[in-house]
Parts: sequence; C-alpha cells; structure tokens
Amino acid sequence: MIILLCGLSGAGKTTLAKKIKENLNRVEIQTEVIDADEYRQQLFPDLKYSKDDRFENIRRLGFIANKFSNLGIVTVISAIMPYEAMRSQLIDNYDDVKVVYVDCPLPILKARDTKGLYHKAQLPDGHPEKVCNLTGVNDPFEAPVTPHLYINTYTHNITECTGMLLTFIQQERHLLNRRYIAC
Ligand SMILES: Nc1ncnc2c1ncn2[C@@H]1O[C@H](COP(=O)(O)OS(=O)(=O)O)[C@@H](OP(=O)(O)O)[C@H]1O
Ligand SMILES: Nc1ncnc2c1ncn2[C@@H]1O[C@H](COP(=O)(O)OP(=O)(O)O)[C@@H](O)[C@H]1O
Repeated sequence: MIILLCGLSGAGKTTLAKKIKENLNRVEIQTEVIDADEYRQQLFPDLKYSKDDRFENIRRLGFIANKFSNLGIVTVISAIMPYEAMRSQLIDNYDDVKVVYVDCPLPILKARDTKGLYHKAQLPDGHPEKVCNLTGVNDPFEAPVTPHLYINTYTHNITECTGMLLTFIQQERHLLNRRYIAC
C-alpha cells in the first residue's frame, strides 16, 4: 500500500508520517516513510521547484515507493504533491495508492512557519532571500477534491490526526488482506 500524504509546507505531513511509522512498527507492521524533503536533499539535488521538476520528483518517489510496497511494506510518501495529475499518475501506475490530504488554513501555516519559508515568500520582489515559487503563496496547489482521507491539522491535534490516519491504514490493510484471501 502506498499512502500519498500531501499538503502544503508546514501542514503536518512529516510529523504525522513519523508518528504513523512509530505506531505501526510497534504492532509489527513494516512501514517506510519517503520524505520528499529528505530525498530531494540526499538524492535529487538536481530538482528545484518548477512544475516539471516537481513532476519528476514525484515520479521518482513513486517508483521507489512501489518497490517497498511490493514487498508488503506500508509506504508513506510525504510530499506537497501540488498537482492532481501527479497524484493521478501514481494511482494509475501502481496498485493500492491512497491519497491523504493533510490540510491546514494558510494563515495558520504562516503563523507556524516552521522553516521560515512563508516569511521569505512575502519579502518584496528583488529581495535576495525572496522565495519566488512557494506552494500556496506564489505557486499553485490543487487541493485533492476526493481524497481517500481528509485530515485537518488545525481543527484536530497531533494525537487525533495520528489516530485518524492509523485507523484508515489499518482498515485499508484489512480490506487488502481480505481481497488477497478471496483470490
Ligand atoms: N518554493 C518551494 N515550494 C515548496 N516547497 C519548498 C520550496 N522551497 C523549498 N521547499 C521545501 O521543499 C519541500 C517540498 O518539496 P516536495 O518534494 O514535497 O515538493 S513537490 O511535491 O515536489 O511539489 C518543503 O518541505 P515541507 O515543508 O516538508 O513540505 C519545503 O521545506
Ligand atoms: N494536528 C497537527 N498535526 C501535525 N502537525 C501539527 C499539528 N498541530 C500542530 N502541528 C505542528 O505543525 C508543524 C508541522 O510541521 P511538519 O510536520 O514539518 O509539516 P510538513 O511536513 O507538512 O511541512 C510541526 O511543528 C507540528 O508540531
């Protein structure tokens, strides 16, 4: 199973992915988190934030995720994944792909600003530190219209959000196992 944990920077993807891995490992369900930020730094320094580079990033992450998923490992991709078409590509190319939209209102993200990116995106044009294509501010984000799961990290705390995701994954695994037994 591949879980696409998508949403704006600071929405809570990394936090929830880590919690899920801890919780599932505790009940001996093998889990791998593919954090886009980490893969970009360690493996894909060639990719920036143009639309083409973002598509290429998600294509690569999907390819890697599928290898883990085929081994029966619950695989979580934590990435902004801003375009509907890139999420659909993964759904079309691989088995058992589930979209989880990690949502949080932009004003809250600007207040959280864990990486200082929102501040940098609002600097005046021409400023040397200005971030010019930050998703949700000056670059598009196509919110999933029909995600398999919707999580709002503003209205629910970390424990509640982790619980929602955990329940969802366990239900999906149960359905998957029943499908395999029926075959
Ligand atoms: N311009 C711009 N837009 C969006 N994000 C930016 C940008 N510059 C740097 N960052 C950092 O890169 C992380 C997002 O990378 P992703 O691979 O998830 O993006 S994408 O799915 O390819 O669109 C993202 O990580 P998260 O904060 O964990 O979402 C940011 O820390
Ligand atoms: N309900 C919640 N779920 C997840 N993170 C939350 C929640 N409420 C507040 N936060 C905080 O928001 C920040 C989210 O950062 P992070 O997980 O790195 O986001 P992302 O990976 O989407 O960029 C963390 O500082 C986290 O403690």
